[in-house]
Order: sequence, then structure tokens, then C-alpha cells
Amino acid sequence: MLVHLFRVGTRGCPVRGALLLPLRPRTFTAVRHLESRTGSYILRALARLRLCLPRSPPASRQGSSLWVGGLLLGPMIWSKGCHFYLVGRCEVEELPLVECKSQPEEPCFNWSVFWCFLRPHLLALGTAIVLALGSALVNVQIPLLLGQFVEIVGKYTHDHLGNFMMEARSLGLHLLTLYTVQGVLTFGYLVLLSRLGERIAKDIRQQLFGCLLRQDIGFFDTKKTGQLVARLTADVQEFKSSFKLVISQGLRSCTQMAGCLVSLSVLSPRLTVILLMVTPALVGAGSLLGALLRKLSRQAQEQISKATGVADEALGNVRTVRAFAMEPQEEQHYGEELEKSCELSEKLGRGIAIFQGLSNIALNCMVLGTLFIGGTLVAGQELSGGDLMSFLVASQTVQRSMANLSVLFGQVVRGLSAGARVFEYMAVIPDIPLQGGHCIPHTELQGAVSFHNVCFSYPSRPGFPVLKNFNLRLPPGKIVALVGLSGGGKSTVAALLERFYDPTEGTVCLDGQDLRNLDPSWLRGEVIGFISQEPVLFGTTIMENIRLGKLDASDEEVYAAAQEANAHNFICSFPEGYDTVVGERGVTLSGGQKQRLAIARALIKQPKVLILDEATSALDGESERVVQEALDRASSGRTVLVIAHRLSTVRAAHQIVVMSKGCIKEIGTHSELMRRGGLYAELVRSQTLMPPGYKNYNPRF
Ligand SMILES: Nc1ncnc2c1ncn2[C@@H]1O[C@H](COP(=O)(O)OP(=O)(O)OP(=O)(O)O)[C@@H](O)[C@H]1O
Repeated sequence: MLVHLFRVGTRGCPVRGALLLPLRPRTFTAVRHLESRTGSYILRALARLRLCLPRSPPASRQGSSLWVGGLLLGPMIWSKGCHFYLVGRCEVEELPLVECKSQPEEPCFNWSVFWCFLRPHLLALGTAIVLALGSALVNVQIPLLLGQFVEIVGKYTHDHLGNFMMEARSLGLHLLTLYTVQGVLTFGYLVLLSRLGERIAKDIRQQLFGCLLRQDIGFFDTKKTGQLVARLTADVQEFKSSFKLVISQGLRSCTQMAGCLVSLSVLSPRLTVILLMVTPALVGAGSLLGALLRKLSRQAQEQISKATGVADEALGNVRTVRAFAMEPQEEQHYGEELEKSCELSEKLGRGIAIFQGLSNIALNCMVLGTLFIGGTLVAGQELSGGDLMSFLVASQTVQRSMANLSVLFGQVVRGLSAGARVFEYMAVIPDIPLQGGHCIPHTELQGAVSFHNVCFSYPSRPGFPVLKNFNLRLPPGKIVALVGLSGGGKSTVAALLERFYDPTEGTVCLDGQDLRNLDPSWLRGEVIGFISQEPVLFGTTIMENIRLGKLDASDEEVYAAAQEANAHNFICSFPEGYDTVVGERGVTLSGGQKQRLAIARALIKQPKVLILDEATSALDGESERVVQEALDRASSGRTVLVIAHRLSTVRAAHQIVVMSKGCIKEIGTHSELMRRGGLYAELVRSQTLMPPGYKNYNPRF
């Protein structure tokens, strides 16, 4: 193919870039036979490519050109609906290698959101700024007074007439007062800034966390949890540090620099001009080296994070590591990552050593240069010794301030991009709100569910229909089972009923009312109970875990739910009973125990509709029996949607719905479907034909 597309995708996964390879001019007939989906991807990719490639087509020296991605395409015809061919007698120009990359868009810093967080702290901020400016102005005074002090000392080194203490005391006291005032002002603005920074960071974190929790489930399909957590932690931290630094050091450095430059030009205009020529060059060189070191430091940090990630993954999945005897490999993997991080850190150490060595030489040379030139001026009676001293101290302050400002510039850029990332998701408004809408009064609630002509594609994969014209009724108080091959769309039906997503077309109704008009928090909190294959418990007590289903439940309600879920006995057998802490994600409990707690958690809210998504599939025979018993009890009097692979668990359902590729293939009771001898009967037969020696063979089929 003439064009190499890489990372080509569709709406869910946009084209990231393309590479046009240069080709020798030649005549050929291109026949490309591509699968329809690939074809449409490439067409879409080409459309996007045209946007980012140079506009003008190459000069057509040898007849018609095929300039793929540009304005010209060779003859292209669609054929037979599902294939396309590129057929053309084309002479291809030799094109320069064009690489076109479009980076994922960096979000812009949202000043208005930042202002909302800053506004409540304006008084503290204003006070901090005034204190910082005051401290900087005091700092400008100090070199001048030090110069006067040196003058007095110098006077007493030549002639010992008069009282040094008398003369020096008032100046000394003045200096002492300035030092104290500067110390107090510094303390004041640092305390205020620290408080301000922490408060703003806390507000931002809290708001961002709330915004993330409120996002649609589809939002989380395309985001990595680690990245979201990083926005809450590292990005907020970076933004806070930058903000504090800009206010404290930025203001201070600017004020000091301006003040000291005025002092310097008053003390000696000639020396000031020389200083102004040399200092920026040195600061520029230092900044360049500093930027390299920061890059190295970032790489070292990233490598450390990578090594930590390896350790985190291995320790977090220690059971899997143990089960596969992967300890030596994990150790080796961690060791390799550590070695790389060690090498980078050593390189960074060497860089810092060079930087410090060079900056020592440069600063000392500047002092020497100032003394040398200044000494010449002193010798020529153009400058006093004290003024030279003042000049030296003030020039050091200017250099420090300039160096601070150059570091600060990088920090501002990093802080703004961290802030942009932090604020990005605050502006994302979820399509499905958490609250708002109609609630059906408890006395009128029947629990009848219906799907009308539902079509659905996941937002992360918009071109891929998962449900096609799906129609289903779940009569109140009846058990409906969804079975079928993996990937047929069974869990998707449950997700739509929970209103994790809205259908692309059609409606899902509860008691005849479109779910879109009902209050989602009421629907999930009071009407629907959901029990999945992987029960997720929180690392708190059993009591709290069950109470998550109904936050205001009394202890008695918790006990009743546990009894209904066949969990009360095993809970009471623990020394701590209901106060037993279950460990991270319930790690201290068996699969069956976790599942029964999940059932109790779902039952405590007395849901009218119960969704069981493979609720017993991860359990062994005995646990399955106990859990199934609990589920059977929980199912009575409720509308139940059971999703199951093991068909033995659903043969008693009032209706069994067989799904395949997003459509309903068969509906009926177990015996009706068996008699029909269709897909269901086929599935049952395939589950009955267990390999020889298979222990869990279910004789019921
Ligand atoms: N969050 C998602 N984003 C994009 N596509 C998804 C998502 N979840 C599921 N799918 C896709 O939707 C289709 C149906 O998946 P679903 O989980 O509903 O099938 P299932 O019948 O429940 O399968 P199984 O029995 O294996 O659990 C699959 O092709 C799957 O890849």
C-alpha cells in the first residue's frame, strides 16, 4: 500500500498520525481488496489526513497522480457492498517524506474555574502579597545599610579615633530591626500562602472528586483509573506548589530585582551596566543547564514510578504471583526497572555536581570581577569601599532573583498545564445526571420492566452496535433469564436497566415510564438491586458493608438482610461478628461469603427489581448451593433479571431469553425451548457433554 497509516481508528479512537512513504515514479494498476470495516476506517482516516497534510497537491508531471491523503485520489469504486477496490492506472509522484502527528489535545487552563476557587481567599491572598512585597522592599534596604556599616569598619581600620560602638550601634540596631521585620513579614506571608494553598488544593480535590464520581459510566470506559487519581493527587500538588511559588518567590524576586537595580545604578552606573551585560548571559546558560537537569530529573522520577508500578502490581496481585510461581520473574523485573532508575539518578547526580561546580566558579568569578573593577573605581576615588560592598551584596541579590525567575518560568508552565488537567474534568457535564426526575410512589410501584426497540452502542465504540432492535418484557414478580453466547449483549441489557447508559435508540421503561424521566438515584438506590459475579466489598466492617445498600438502615434491618442472604450464621461465627473488618476488597472472606454479603447489601433496600449477573458462576459447588438458596429466597415476589452461563441455574425461570449478537433468538420456558431444539437446546447439549472425568457434571441435563 502506498500509505502507511498508523493508529488508525474511528470516532472512539481517532487517527493519530500518518506517514506518507516516498515511492519511485512508476505506472501500476493498484488493486486493493479490503474488508469493509478496514476500508471505511481507511476512508475516514484519509479524510482526516487531508486536514493535516499540506494543502497543495504535488506537481503533476507525468499524468494523473495518486496522492493519497492529499487532494487527489486514484479512481475508487465501491463494489459488492462489503468490499472496496482501489483500481487505477496511476503514476505516483515521488513525495517527500511527510510525517504528520497530531498530539492528544492538551486542555487549556480554565481561568474562570480557577477564579471561583480563588475568590473566597482574596483577603488572605491580598495580605500575603502585601507582606511579600514588604519583605522584598526591606531586603532592598539591607545591602545599602551593610555598605554603610562597612564604611564605618573601614574608617576604624585606618584611624582609631572615636567610638566605634557608638557609631555602629544605631546602624546595627537599624539593620537588626530590618532583619526582624523581614523575618516577621516572611513568616506572615509564608503562613498565609501555605494556608491559602492547602485550602484551595482541598477545595479543588473535593470538587474534582465529586465531578469524577458524577461522570457517566461511559466516561470511565475510556479513562484509566490511575490517570484520574493522578489528577486528584500529583496534578493538584503541582498546581498548588506552582501557585505558592509564583506568589512568594515570583513577587519577591521581581520586587527585589527592581529595587536592587535602582540601588545599583545609584551606587555605580558603570558597574551596573557591566553587570547587566554579564548576568543575563550567565543566568541564561544556567537556565539551559537547569532545564536539562529538570528533564533528567523528570525521567528519573518517571522511571522510579515505573519501578514502583511493577512492585505495586506484584504486591497487589500477590496471590496470582504465588499461584504462578512468578516471584523470581517479578524480582528480576523489579530489579531491571530499579537498575534503570539508579542509572538515571546517577546521571542526574553527575549533572547536578557539574551544575553546582560551574555555578560556583561563575559566581565567584563575578564577585572577583566586581571587586576588581570596583576596586579600580575605589582606587580612582570614584567609589567608596562601603558602596562597593553594597554593590556586591545588591548584585548578588539581583543574580539570585534572576535565577529564581528563570526557574519560576518553567514552574509556571508546568503549573498551568497541571491546573488545566485538573480543571478539565470539572467542566464535563455528564449526560445522565445522578439525581432529578420523577419517582413512582412506593404503593404504585409494580416493577414491570420493558425494552422497546432498543439499539445501543457503547460510547467508547460508537460504530459497533451491541443491541439491535431489542424488545423484551420483564413481568412484575417474574424471573426472566438471559442466556446465550459470550459477548451477545446480556450484561449490556442489565447496564441499560441500571441506567448506566441510555439507549442509542428506543426506550427502557419501568412500569411504563421511560427511565430517562425517572430519578436515577431513586432507581438505583431504592428500586434496583444488582448482584454481580465479582462482589466488590469495601475495606470496612461487615455491618458497614451491608449498610451501604441503605445508609439509614437500623442494626435490626442489617441482621434481617444478612439472614435473608444466608450470611448471618457465618458472620456470627467470626469473633468480631458484624464488626469484622473484611480487608481490602473483602480479601479476608471466601468467594461465597463475599457473595452473600453482596446479596445482603442488595436486599437491605428491599428492591422491587433484582439483577443477578452471573451471581454464582465464580463459586464452587457447595458455595453455589448456599448462595443459590439465598438468591431463590430473595427472588420471590420480585422482578428478577438473571444473567447466566450455567444453564442449570436458570431452568426454573418463568422465561428464558436466548441472545446472540445483540438480538433475541428464542424465548420460552426451559421445556418449551428444549422441545424446540434450537440454540438453547444446543447450548444445553454442549454443557452436558463434559469431557471424561469432569467432576462437576450436572446430571439434570
Ligand atoms: N464498556 C464497554 N465498552 C465498549 N464495548 C463493550 C463494553 N462492555 C461490553 N462491550 C462489548 O459489548 C458486547 C456485549 O458485551 P456484554 O458484556 O454485554 O456481553 P455478554 O453477553 O454479557 O458477555 P459475557 O457472557 O461474556 O459476559 C461485547 O462485544 C463487548 O466487547
